[in-house]
Amino acid sequence: MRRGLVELESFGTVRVGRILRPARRRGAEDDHRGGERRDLVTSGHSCQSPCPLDGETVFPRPSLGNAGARATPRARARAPDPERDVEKSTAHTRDWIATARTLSEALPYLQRYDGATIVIKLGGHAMGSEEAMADFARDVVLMKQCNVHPIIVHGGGPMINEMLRRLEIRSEFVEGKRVSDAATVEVVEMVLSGRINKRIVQAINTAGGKAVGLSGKDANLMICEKDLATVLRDGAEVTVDLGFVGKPVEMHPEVLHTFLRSDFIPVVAPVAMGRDGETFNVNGDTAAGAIAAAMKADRLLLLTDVAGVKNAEGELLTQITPPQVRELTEAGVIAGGMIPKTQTALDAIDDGVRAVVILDGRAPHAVLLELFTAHGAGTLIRG
Ligand SMILES: Nc1ncnc2c1ncn2[C@@H]1O[C@H](COP(=O)(O)OP(=O)(O)O)[C@@H](O)[C@H]1O
Ligand SMILES: CC(=O)N[C@@H](CCC(=O)OP(=O)(O)O)C(=O)O
Repeated sequence: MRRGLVELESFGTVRVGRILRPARRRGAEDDHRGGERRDLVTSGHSCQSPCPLDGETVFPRPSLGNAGARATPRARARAPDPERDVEKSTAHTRDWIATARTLSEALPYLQRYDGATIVIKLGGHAMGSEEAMADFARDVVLMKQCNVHPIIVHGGGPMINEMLRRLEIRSEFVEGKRVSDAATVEVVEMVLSGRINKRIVQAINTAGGKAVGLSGKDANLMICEKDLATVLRDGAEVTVDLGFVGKPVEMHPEVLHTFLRSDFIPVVAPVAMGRDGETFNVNGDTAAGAIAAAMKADRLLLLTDVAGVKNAEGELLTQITPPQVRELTEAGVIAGGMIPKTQTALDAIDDGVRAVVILDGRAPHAVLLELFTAHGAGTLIRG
């Protein structure tokens, strides 16, 4: 961490943790008023001693308008308006009180999940912009900071599609799983273990966490056998060979336990080995379920691009039971990519995971909303 001394014209010399921009007089004054400028926070804040911020890293606060600092010449010429300033300042105070209240209300949830293992599956469709990824990473780091242990398992279907298209390799899905020949599985491993895994690791590390990327192959975490799909064709059940698509049959989660005992946040790509050394493409939901079961996770969160499981009318079902899942699947209401998710949920619950939630990973702070607020999000499935 770089420390420095900054000379502020109006307040003399103060110690700051990180110099974010050259300090300007206006900024220092505004900050002191609880007002506009937030990009440099000095240790001249209002904590009573002993204060954790003294001599420590000083974080930038979000800008709340910054009207003074960026005023146009016309606005600068505007006559002072004390009433407007008071109104603005009161609104800011209300914002901060709301933030403090939210933190305070999180206490019972932080207590409930203290020391808990939470497996989070980040689907390819839920990976949005760099900004959304940064938000997700920050939430994950926050969890770890609060002694809630995340294990990230990711997908990347759309990114695999794109790479296969560029390489002119055709691809099809059966029951939500990609039929994978040898060429396809090679691309899948490159995209998942290479590009996507490292993107997530980098985002978490940038947010201040210590993420470690691995796949199902590392430390033999997940040993697979060939997966087969059973589909209905012309009223008869037909078994379909999916190629190198794996179903986890043997788990060795010691490596994850080691990470969880430390500061590390594991990020797992759903690629695994078979007993004969072959490489298998594992559906991300299936991999996340197997890991959640092996870790006896308290929660499995499946982040996708819809609000949750919907009924035939397209309405969100906030809570469903395993028999309802089976009914909806038989009726064809649960289809495509939702099948591996709900199937994973049922298997994970059978294997001792306490509850599974399917939720929209594109919604801001979806994970925090689900875990640490009364609001909850998505569809909760439990036995
Ligand atoms: N009953 C249902 N409720 C919600 N989504 C459904 C349902 N049936 C099928 N789906 C589809 O499942 C998709 C999610 O699966 P998928 O595309 O594989 O997501 P991800 O890439 O996040 O794993 C949704 O976008 C939706 O189109
Ligand atoms: C066998 C199988 O279907 N594997 C998936 C693995 C990635 C994945 O699951 O990605 P999403 O979570 O984004 O769907 C695939 O090849 O697309």
